Amino acid sequence: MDDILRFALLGLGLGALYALTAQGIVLIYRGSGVLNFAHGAIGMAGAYVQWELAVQHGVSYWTAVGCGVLVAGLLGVLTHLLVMRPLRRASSLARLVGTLAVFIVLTAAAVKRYGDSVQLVPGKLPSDLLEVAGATVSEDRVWLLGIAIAITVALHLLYKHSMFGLGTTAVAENQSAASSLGWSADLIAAANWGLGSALAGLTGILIVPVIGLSVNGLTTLLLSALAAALVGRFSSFPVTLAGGLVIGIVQSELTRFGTDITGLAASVPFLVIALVLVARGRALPLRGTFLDRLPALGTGRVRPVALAVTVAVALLLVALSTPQWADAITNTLVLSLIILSIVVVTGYAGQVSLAAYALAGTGAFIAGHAVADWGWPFELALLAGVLGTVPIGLLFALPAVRTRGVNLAIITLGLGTTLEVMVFQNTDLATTPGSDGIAVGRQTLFGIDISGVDHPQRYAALVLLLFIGAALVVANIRRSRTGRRLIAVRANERAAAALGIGVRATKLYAFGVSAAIAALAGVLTGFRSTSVVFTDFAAFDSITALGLAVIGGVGFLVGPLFGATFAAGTVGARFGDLVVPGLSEWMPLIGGIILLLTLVGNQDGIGQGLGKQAAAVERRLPRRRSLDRARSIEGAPAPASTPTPEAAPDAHRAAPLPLHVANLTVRYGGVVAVDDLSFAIEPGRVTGLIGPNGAGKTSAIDAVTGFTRPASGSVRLGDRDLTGTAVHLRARAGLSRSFQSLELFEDMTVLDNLYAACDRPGPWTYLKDLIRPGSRPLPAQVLIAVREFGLESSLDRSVGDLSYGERRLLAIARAVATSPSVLLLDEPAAGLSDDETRELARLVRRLAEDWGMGVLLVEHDVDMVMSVCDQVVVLDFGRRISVGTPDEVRADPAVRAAYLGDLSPEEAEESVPGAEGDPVSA
Ligand SMILES: Nc1ncnc2c1ncn2[C@@H]1O[C@H](COP(=O)(O)OP(=O)(O)OP(=O)(O)O)[C@@H](O)[C@H]1O
Repeated sequence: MDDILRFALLGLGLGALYALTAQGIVLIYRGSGVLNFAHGAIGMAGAYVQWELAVQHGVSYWTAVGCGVLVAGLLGVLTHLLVMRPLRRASSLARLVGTLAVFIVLTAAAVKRYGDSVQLVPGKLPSDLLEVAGATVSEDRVWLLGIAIAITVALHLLYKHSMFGLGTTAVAENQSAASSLGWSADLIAAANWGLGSALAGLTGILIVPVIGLSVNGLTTLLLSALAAALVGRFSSFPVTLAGGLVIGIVQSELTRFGTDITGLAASVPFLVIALVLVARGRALPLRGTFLDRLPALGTGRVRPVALAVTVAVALLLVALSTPQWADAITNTLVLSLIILSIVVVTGYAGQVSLAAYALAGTGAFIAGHAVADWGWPFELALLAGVLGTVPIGLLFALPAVRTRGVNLAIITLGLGTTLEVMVFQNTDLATTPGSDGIAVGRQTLFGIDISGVDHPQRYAALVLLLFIGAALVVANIRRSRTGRRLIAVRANERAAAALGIGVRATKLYAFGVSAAIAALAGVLTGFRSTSVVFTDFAAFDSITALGLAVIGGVGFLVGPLFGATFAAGTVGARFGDLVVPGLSEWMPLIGGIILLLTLVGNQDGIGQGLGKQAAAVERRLPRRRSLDRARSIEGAPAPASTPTPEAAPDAHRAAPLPLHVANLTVRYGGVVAVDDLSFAIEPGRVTGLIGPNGAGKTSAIDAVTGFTRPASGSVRLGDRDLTGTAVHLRARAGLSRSFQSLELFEDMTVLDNLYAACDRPGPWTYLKDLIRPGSRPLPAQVLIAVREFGLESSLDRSVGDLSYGERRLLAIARAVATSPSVLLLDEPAAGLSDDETRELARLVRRLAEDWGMGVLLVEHDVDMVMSVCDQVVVLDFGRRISVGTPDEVRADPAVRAAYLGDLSPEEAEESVPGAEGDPVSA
């Protein structure tokens, strides 16, 4: 019992450190909306400044503290002004990498100046031992706790009652409204950055006497602090304090009572992060989620002759290289492989993962044990390492199913760190007797000695060939149907799901492939020497790898090679040394600065510049028309069996399935958006769903298509009960929808938007696409839709280049391309001219009459609805107040009262036939 109390008290001291760090992170997040990954590094910088002035230059303690805090605050303001402000309209990846870049620059500069050893720093806080309730704690922990509480109270009061605090809250809630009231969002953000970073500096100075002064000590505190800040939802200072304290106590108790499991206590923050984020996450983003500008993507096209020449020249250079150059080539290529794994998961699938090194280490771990414990040959061990890491990659992907963006970055970094502290740093698991790692000896490949120690050139050649192989696989993915799905999910998860794409499976696939590539890099790193050493796989190195990926261009196949050149020990560093002796030591810092310049100058990285040049060359070559391409397999002649609209006039007919919606109720908290709604949609008929703004029309579509979980009610399509079925499965069953806000895949071409809708790859396609990316011709019904909607000449255009009307048509054509039985159109005519609306009305009728679809039309243009629909359902406050033919509905006084507003409510009340829900569908 005494022990429990003693360790709880110790934990309070530890928790106070986390809370102090976390408050600065919350402060900056509240003031600028940025999650500052550089927070620990800024604190570290402040602590070093204080230490250098006080210890090395004899400046008085308090003056040195003042300078440390000031420098940290200044670094915060500069980060805002020079990095984050220019990035405010950039992709969320660029904004995330912005603070990661500051982290890289500060840590690289600190290592250069102070080395990476730990300094013991005497503190000013009294450190006598205190007896509290029978337990002994050091007095400085109690002081730290007091300071954490005092700062929390001060921040709470400052943000609740001062003008500055109110301004910050106003800007956070609505920037433009706050600006119109005279609050400068920019000034407020800068002030918060300054204040939060100054707090980071003060925290650093207070903490280093406890944990020692080192470059990495404070930065690793970051994850624990992030966990605390997450508990406080990045907004509440008191809850953040409580979160920090609880994490500290749990960690401390586990150190005492869970000592059998290495790293368990250290993993607590990461487990908290995972739990909190996954519990709060959503499988699909909410309606109206801000759609980001996304990093540019390469085409994945490979030019075989150029590739063959490059490989031949590279092999020749490897053969002629000295051992040092061969090592540099190996370093570059292994790092390129790590970055290539990021291209798949972050570039293509849009999932910001910081797990590359954890997965690389896993590959090395499995292969190492396969050789050391089971005596497997290198070839098999390599395969086992690569394939064995895939399930671990899938585990890392599980949080991605419910989280995204920055949250996913935190969670993957946390899981990676957990793996590092629990497995890689566990001497029982990650070392063999007499070695500092897993002793694997010298390797042969099919009888050839490829030991990296004896034959660095041969090893480099092997790594080169494997890199080329992996890059070709990634190129295949990019050009395949699977690649299109990844990019669709990256662009818009909601739209992808609505087209029948399994968002979860797609993300898992990206993580799986990425894990395999990272594992390949890990095995090749580990087996270079005679023992696999796990210091090569520090989880935080994944941050640098993501930064390098961005420098090269995270969506481009050549990006990894360019990005890797800017790291220490690579070919780039050796060249640097030739030009300026000693330059390689500055490489991490130079890499960080180049990353910052890349972010501010060209966020799409070096790869994009090359891609543009290649595209310019290609433009001078003769082009083929897109429709021809769509009808043939990647340029091969169209097969004779390719159906044409003329040859198979019925190819486009929908499977005639009626939709029955019964007693549907949708609630958002206390708001009843849809109230006991029933209706039916018959094949070949158009049903209108109308009602005033906020009547619940979109909520009804959301509930029918699975985007919103209804409180009650059922949805049946033909014989199938779809109530509770996932969005993409409803789409595959024949239920397709368009969105009020269109939700097109903005960075894809028109053709690829259509392909994303009509591709129905089977489970083997995922594997086949790795080797042979086949592209099927557009199905006949999609070709007919292309003509029907007048999109033939736009197939090759990017969605961003279409006119407003064309975008609206594409949104419907894309929904039609899924070959639905029932099509639900959410305000398709919004913003169209009269002519365009008439044309659209004609199209909607044809979809019902010629294509045999059942159509639900939600529209504010009452004339259009009345002219097009066979049946109209009228909603008001979520309730069905009328149903019937357009004429019946038009004559219904209840409708006129509620919707057209030309009857008094009393008159209307008397004349509401069947308002109490007589299901039309019965
Ligand atoms: N995610 C949500 N959380 C809380 N309330 C919501 C949410 N989505 C919609 N609502 C509320 O539900 C009600 C119905 O909204 P809905 O958007 O379905 O109506 P609508 O008829 O489609 O409106 P409009 O014609 O303006 O598009 C409104 O009161 C709206 O404010």
